[in-house]
Amino acid sequence: MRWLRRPVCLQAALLRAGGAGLRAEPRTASGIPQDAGELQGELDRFGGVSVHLARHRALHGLDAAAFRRLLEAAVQRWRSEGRVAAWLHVPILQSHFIAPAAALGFCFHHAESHSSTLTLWLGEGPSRLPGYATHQVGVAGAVFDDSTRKVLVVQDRNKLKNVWKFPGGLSEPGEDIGDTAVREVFEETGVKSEFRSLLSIRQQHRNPGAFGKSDMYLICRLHPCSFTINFCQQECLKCEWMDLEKLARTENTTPITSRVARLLLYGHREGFDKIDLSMEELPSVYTGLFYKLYHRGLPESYRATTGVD
Ligand SMILES: NC(=O)C1=CN([C@@H]2O[C@H](COP(=O)(O)OP(=O)(O)OC[C@H]3O[C@@H](n4cnc5c(N)ncnc54)[C@H](O)[C@@H]3O)[C@@H](O)[C@H]2O)C=CC1
Ligand SMILES: [Mg+2]
Repeated sequence: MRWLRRPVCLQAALLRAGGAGLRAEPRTASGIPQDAGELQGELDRFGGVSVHLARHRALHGLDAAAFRRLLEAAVQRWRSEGRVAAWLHVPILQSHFIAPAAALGFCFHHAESHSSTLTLWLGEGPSRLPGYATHQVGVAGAVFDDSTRKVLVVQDRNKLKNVWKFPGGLSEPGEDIGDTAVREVFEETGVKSEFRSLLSIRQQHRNPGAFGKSDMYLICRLHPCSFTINFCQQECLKCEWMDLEKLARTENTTPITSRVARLLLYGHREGFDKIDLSMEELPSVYTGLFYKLYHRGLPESYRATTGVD
């Protein structure tokens, strides 16, 4: 895990703000309605405090200057109580509170569609707060038909170069890898399929298609349940069932597709257990939650001799 470093400019911002939280302000400072009271937060297990502005009805109608005084008093209180960090959750319609928070040293941690989250490190030394999401996940499906030795391939419409690749796309929040592969294959080609295993993982940093973040591109092995192609005209230029050997040899493809085609050829010949990272669902330490674990299976002979299940 990477820790968020407090930017140097933040120190300057703190100084400009007169030392956030270091200058006491009367609770009844002008501009703060009596009923605005103190900005109360919830404690987390690391010793930080979280404030959801949406839950503070008294803030409605408060101007930016009054909010700043309220926040400054709260920061001073949190510092004196030894809190390590402050998290400020700001609904998009209260974005006018972001600038005063930034003037006190708060920085963006992340933003989702209707709210942003800002943080201020209050502990000793550099910030130890974890960053937000670092990767986007794309998943493709290699739908392989054992009986004809053909595999489903597409050419993307919106790419700079027209090369053969497996149909696929970006994972949605909370979506399993296998479900993304099956969904994307169906959306792009009209072919129905079932998840069998994970075959490869590609990690690439500073990906322009991931807004400069890192990109994980995973290829799954899928079993076809239908064969009629009805490809998406917006996303694909071409789509066909291609002989696997031809895909493994063609130059008109990406290095990843080419390698996975060769892997599939080997699996078809020697058994897919030689190439599959199969999936097992297990209970998480977080009660009620489950996770999916992908790994190579232990050989039958090894399991028999060691008694490992
Ligand atoms: N090595 C390979 O063979 C390739 C790997 N990939 C990986 O696949 C994943 C993404 O797959 P895709 O098929 O590209 O995603 P996708 O299938 O989820 O969506 C692509 C579609 O999103 C729309 N779109 C994307 N950006 C847009 C924008 N800025 N404005 C308007 N519309 C936009 C376009 O309609 C585009 O066709 C990534 O992980 C990427 O790294 C993608 C292409 C080739
Ligand atoms: Mg796609």
